[in-house]
Amino acid sequence: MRIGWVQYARRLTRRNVTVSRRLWSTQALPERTLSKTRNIGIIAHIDAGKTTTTERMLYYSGYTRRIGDVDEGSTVTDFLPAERARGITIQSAAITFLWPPSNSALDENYNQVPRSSFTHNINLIDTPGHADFTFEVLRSLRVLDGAVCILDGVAGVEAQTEKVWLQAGNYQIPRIIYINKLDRAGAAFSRTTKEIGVRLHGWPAVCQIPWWRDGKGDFMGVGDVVYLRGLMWQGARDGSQIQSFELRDLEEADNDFASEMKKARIALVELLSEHDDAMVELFLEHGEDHLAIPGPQIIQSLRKTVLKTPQTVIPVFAGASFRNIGVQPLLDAVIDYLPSPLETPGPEISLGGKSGDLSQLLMGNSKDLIPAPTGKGQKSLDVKNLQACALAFKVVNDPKRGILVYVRVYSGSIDKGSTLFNTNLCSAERVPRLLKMLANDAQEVDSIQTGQIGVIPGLKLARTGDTLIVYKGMNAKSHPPAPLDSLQLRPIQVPPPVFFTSIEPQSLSEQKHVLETLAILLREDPSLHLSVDEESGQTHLAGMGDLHLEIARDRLLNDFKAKARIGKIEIGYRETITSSTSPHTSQLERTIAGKLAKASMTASATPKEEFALREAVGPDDRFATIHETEDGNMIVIRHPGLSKIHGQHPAIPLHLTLPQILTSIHAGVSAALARGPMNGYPIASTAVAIDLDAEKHLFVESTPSAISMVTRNAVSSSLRTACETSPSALMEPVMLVNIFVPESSMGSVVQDVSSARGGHVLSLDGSDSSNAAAEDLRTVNPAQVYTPPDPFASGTFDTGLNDSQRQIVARVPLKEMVGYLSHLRSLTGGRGTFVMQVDGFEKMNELRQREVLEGAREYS
Ligand SMILES: Nc1nc2c(ncn2[C@@H]2O[C@H](COP(=O)(O)OP(=O)(O)OP(=O)(O)O)[C@@H](O)[C@H]2O)c(=O)[nH]1
Repeated sequence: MRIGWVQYARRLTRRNVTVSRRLWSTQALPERTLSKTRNIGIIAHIDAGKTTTTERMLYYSGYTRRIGDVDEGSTVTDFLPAERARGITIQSAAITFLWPPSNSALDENYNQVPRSSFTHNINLIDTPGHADFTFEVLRSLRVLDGAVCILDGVAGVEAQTEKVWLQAGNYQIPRIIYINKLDRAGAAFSRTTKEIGVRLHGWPAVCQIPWWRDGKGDFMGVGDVVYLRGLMWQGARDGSQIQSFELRDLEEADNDFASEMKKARIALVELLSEHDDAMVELFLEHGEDHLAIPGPQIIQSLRKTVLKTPQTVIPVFAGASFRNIGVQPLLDAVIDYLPSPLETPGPEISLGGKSGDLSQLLMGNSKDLIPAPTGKGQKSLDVKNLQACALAFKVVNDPKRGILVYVRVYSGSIDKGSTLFNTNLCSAERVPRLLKMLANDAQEVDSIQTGQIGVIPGLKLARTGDTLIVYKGMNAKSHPPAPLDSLQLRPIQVPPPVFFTSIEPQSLSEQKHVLETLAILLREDPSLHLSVDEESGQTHLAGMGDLHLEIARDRLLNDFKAKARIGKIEIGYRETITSSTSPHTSQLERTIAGKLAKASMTASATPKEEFALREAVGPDDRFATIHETEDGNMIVIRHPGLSKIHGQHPAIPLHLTLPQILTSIHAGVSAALARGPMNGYPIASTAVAIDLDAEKHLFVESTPSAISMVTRNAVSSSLRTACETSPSALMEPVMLVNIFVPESSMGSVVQDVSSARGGHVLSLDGSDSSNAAAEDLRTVNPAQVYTPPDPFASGTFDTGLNDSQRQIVARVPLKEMVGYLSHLRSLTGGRGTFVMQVDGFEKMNELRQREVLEGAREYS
């Protein structure tokens, strides 16, 4: 067969392609272990079948004896009662298992299928699909080296999948796709594959085709396009028996299926040859016969293309996990196509407000990140003393084992007994024990090495998202030198919470338990926020969505059995100042717990849009510390004469350090910003400047809590003064909404969004030319994507979006989006879906402000 690119191929000079072969015997042990490690995640839209697939993975790898069922609530990964009751995944759980298992654990027939003969360590993180838990997904994505994206073969590519796919792409995570639920009526492998091309912006490489009984009966197996075999699940109901058929046998038994597999192989080789020159050479070497190229070489080429950044080729697999079809080859694909920690780029870090990457720092190329010492007697920093660097990506309260902190180690090794410095909390704690989670069982280990995921039980402080480092010679009381003490791994921006509820213990005796429980919830999930309204004495819990808070409420009342009254879930409005203040100094001199506490602080406040950061900070940024909060506030602490970078300063009382003082000031400012002076809503879009003069403001009686109290008073006074000069304004959360609707309902949905809901339509079908990110995405012509025919599918694939689906992007106030899904469903005959995220807060006009305030009064 002559194909377009052959001519081009012939022109290529034949190179001696040397396959880099690693000599296992000479390799360092950790590297050998690392090359056989996969840190992967499963991502998808809600209900696509992530948990069902994970349960099968655990079963086939021999870690569970029976298959857990989401519908019966007996799964391993959804272990929270709230998850089991709702049948959805809320917390991501990380589990480790080995694949392939020892030969005896696999069916004899399936064992004939070639695969990696080395057992790999798979650390699998199951992520939730609901939009309210986007931060669970984001946090999990940070520690993944690769991901399996599961699609529902009936629903195709759904809105949430698109969102998470894009986020994974931003983190440069290679991905493969598994089209699940092919046993369901209406399943359409072909349509879904074309949607992958159009909506996920990559070329689908069909590695398996579905195998239907007699071409259009039950879904019974898959055609393995790489090794040219038919795999049929039969016999045992648990899917452990797989019959493997060679192509020549298939030609006799099911010739139509055999011919389709050959077409699929031709398409796969052609696709690879467009992205990998080595495949062109292989094709020529094998007499221009697509079928003659050996499977391992196809895998090698496909792996190479999958690991390229940006990823343009997406391997696609087929199955029906619930029917126990397709999971074992998917696990083989995880090993074949997804990278080991050795093959992924070093993680992004931020250090003293600058960004770079960890390997750059560790290799000593850190001039951009660490300024050279300037003062006398100051030593340059030795990064070799940084013995380990890890990310706490998940904190879980395990009913049996207590608080477990899941960590991914990025460099060095965390050993039992070592002291960890938490750079987010500026505090140290000892590692009492270390565990490796094997399915839902734990195994004690002495260390967790680079590239591995493990668990630290018994930590008192670490929260989800914190960076933990081990610095040579450090103990629980000492501090690593600046700026290493500020090192942050893959920092993520958590958007502001937009819903809140009030929580009140039922009695005074319950208060301690309620507060302890809330503290655990906050350690587990930092996208929950807690604040205490000083005036009403009420505790407010704020979160990303109503489901987010509902789940927190369930956990508090049902899992932790806390006795508390919980208010209704409300929208979190904000208030902002409209005029600036001149610096105001507050003083504190009070006996606290029998001891004199004394401190002063100077603060001023300015509307953010009028604030000039450069002028405020001055020419030398070592003498200022800047924080931007998720509510769009800016906190600038000026500390002239006190450099952040090196050593202790004579003007600072000996019992304090500059980092401690800055942390206390920050806590004081945050407390003041949590409650605006006019209506009690948190402050947004405001710049607060603090002037710290160590000689005037600090005394031997200045404790961290005194510093934070006096800062809070100074900021609150400034905010009050600003509101007395000109009244503050209310702000409401505005969402960026992506709505997918059938063509026929487009008009009514646009009309509803823009008039009834006061929204602003930004684009239709991604036509917004101002969106640079969208322009970057490749466009794939679905007509050029190979897919096998869909025996049951109705309709045609024309616009590239499922059944003439159209996309509307709009900005809409959150208040108008409450309960939107059921309204959208009624406008679209049940076919519309949407995803949304906070786009910011906007000042409201007077009429809207009045409505909100009246609504709030009715409630209170
Ligand atoms: N027919 C069929 N149903 C399936 C298949 N896989 C999963 N399901 C069903 O789909 C529903 C959702 O499955 P889950 O595994 O909970 O999906 P999930 O993606 O983990 O869902 P979240 O945790 O809520 O994000 C359950 O009722 C499953 O039994 C499949 O292959 N075929």
